[in-house]
Amino acid sequence: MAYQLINGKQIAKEIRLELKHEVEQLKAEGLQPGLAVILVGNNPASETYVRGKIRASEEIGIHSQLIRMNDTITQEDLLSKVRELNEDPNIHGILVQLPLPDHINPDKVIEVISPSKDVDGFTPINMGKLVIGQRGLLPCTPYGIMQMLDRTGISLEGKHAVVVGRSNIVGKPMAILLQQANATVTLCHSRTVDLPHYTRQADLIIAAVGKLNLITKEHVKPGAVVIDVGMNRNDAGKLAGDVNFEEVAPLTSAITPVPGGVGPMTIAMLMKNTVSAAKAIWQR
Ligand SMILES: Nc1nc(=O)c2c([nH]1)NC[C@@H]1CN(c3ccc(C(=O)N[C@@H](CCC(=O)O)C(=O)O)cc3)C=[N+]21
Repeated sequence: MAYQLINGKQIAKEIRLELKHEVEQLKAEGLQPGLAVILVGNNPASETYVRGKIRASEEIGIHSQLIRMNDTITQEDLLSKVRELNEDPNIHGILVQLPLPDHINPDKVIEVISPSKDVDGFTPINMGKLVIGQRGLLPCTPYGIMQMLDRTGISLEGKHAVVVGRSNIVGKPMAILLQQANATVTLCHSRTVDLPHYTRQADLIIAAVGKLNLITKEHVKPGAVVIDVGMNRNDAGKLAGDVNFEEVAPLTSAITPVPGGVGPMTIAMLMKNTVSAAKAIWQR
């Protein structure tokens, strides 16, 4: 059976172009959205991701500021920097790149980010708003997946969605957004007994665990839609997802690749959130 390859890279490009036009208009009205990215230490993966975020900002016309801090910085100094950015009128979005060094508690750092500048959607206020269905800044990866499904014309109404992974940044918010879009949602995780039992019932599988080739053909019902959030390195050192693409893709009706799927959407939604934060209106 022929399956549809969901081109996240292309959809993200379209969204960035829409945002570029919007930013041109905002600039003409005297408002240039600004994003501050704090990078602590020099983790090579983080360096790559941060570069992608800065590049996207420049392309769209968002003012970006990369703040590098040594990995020996104290938690208090990092909190002070965040508080300073909270007060900076030229900065509308603040992102603290994760992971942070072990001596810094990420919860404490996220907590001090002003919810109105929380373009990751990670603060307790924005997470709480999401849960009770109020407008706020949404976490970029689940938001990007919703946009990708919407723009691909995949309906969620009455569908059974199985989310694999319960992280605060992907699995948990993903389950909430899908449920709000009228899907029936099952949330599986590392302690789930007999994962294939659940995923085989899914019309839509969201794999967000971080385990290479976790999802095989035994996990998938023919005709299902599969979204791969995994970012792993395979034996050849290449970027690969949680889904064994070769064997799963022919079973699906639609599937996202890694790279070129969810990753670029995450960055596009970070840009969208920054523009929304600058306008101080949050659309869902
Ligand atoms: N505060 C915070 N916010 C984040 O949003 C955040 C973070 N910390 N820490 C790390 C993760 C990871 N993440 C990615 C974003 C884009 C790609 C991406 O664009 N990937 C490309 C490939 C990039 C490559 O080739 O390496 C793709 O999938 O096609 C990947 C990973 C954001 N994260």
